[in-house]
Amino acid sequence: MSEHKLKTSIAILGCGDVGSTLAYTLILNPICSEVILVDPKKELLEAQVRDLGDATYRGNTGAKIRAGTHKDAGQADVVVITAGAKQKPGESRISLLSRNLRILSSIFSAMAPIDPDTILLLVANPVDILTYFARKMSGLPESQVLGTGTSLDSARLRGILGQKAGVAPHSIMGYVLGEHGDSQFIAWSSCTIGTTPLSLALGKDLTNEFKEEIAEHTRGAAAAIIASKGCTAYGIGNIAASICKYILFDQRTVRPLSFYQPELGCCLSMPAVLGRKGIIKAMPIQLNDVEKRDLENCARNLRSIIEGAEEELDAEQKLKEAFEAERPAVQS
Ligand SMILES: NC(=O)C1=CN([C@@H]2O[C@H](COP(=O)(O)OP(=O)(O)OC[C@H]3O[C@@H](n4cnc5c(N)ncnc54)[C@H](O)[C@@H]3O)[C@@H](O)[C@H]2O)C=CC1
Ligand SMILES: CC(=O)C(=O)O
Repeated sequence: MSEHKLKTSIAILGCGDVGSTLAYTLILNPICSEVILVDPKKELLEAQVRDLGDATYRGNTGAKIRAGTHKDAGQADVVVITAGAKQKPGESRISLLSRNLRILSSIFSAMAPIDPDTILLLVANPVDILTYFARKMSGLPESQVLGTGTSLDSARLRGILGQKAGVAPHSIMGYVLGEHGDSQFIAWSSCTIGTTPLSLALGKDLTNEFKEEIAEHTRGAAAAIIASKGCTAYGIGNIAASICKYILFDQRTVRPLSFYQPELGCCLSMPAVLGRKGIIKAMPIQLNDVEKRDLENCARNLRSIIEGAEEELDAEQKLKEAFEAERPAVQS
């Protein structure tokens, strides 16, 4: 076996709040031989690598950390994309789209050629739209391009429902689905505590007001945290690290993840089996009529954003081509 095959590597693009927290989580719970950090801010990159490196010297963590280039990242087993602008207090995820789409496009130019077996994990926002474009820009098979999607929202749902029901969060089985954003919805009809349907476990406490309160808490969690500390990092750091583990260990774990939904024409979160080749398969979920309508609304909303972004990209491409065509005349 070649040396390349003996090593497993995770590249993290962007070493700001989210990228560095993910790197720290991967060092404390090592699942690969090497973590590669990439960021155009050279001083920040060097400082993060030194600081994170210090966390590896006390015990034998088994994971090394180093700075790398986009080209190096393109050869990693898993590439996690945290590169991009983040929301300011009061700003929506969608408002980041133009800026982060440009960054995404430059990342793929810089990483090429990407190893055909690499799995891409999108974290930067708006994550569902960026996952859709990453799938197109990377040229990788659909199953190898996924976004963290509503896995963080679903963790938040387990947290608040666990608190309300007086049980451990991990005993709550339930998903937030759709957009990692304002049009997300909770698949209430399939929520259980252990194997007990929520309606049986909570009885008359499961009112519409209760459901609305929980949905608002889950939908508004990021904005509330960002309003006070300017970013969210620990939750997503842990979620992204666990997704990397499910992939590298071929764990076949079921999670709500953002991936391409051919019948809806966009990427959004639905349950999927995750393994070494990425999305192994979609896991069907029974939705009631209200949830089906919520899913359709969510997909319609995402498709219209994608169409707007495609028009913007086309216009930019045409402008670039016109500029290139004019260039010899300008130079002469
Ligand atoms: N999907 C989710 O659940 C979550 C997503 N996020 C998103 O993650 C993204 C990153 O957030 P933070 O780390 O807090 O932002 P940050 O501003 O702290 O870090 C972003 C880093 O990306 C770097 N970067 C820019 N262009 C790059 C390129 N071409 N290649 C490599 N690196 C590049 C920047 O230099 C910066 O260091 C944001 O879009 C944020 O909204 C944050 C939390 C949860
Ligand atoms: C920032 C973000 O997307 C989150 O914490 O959910």
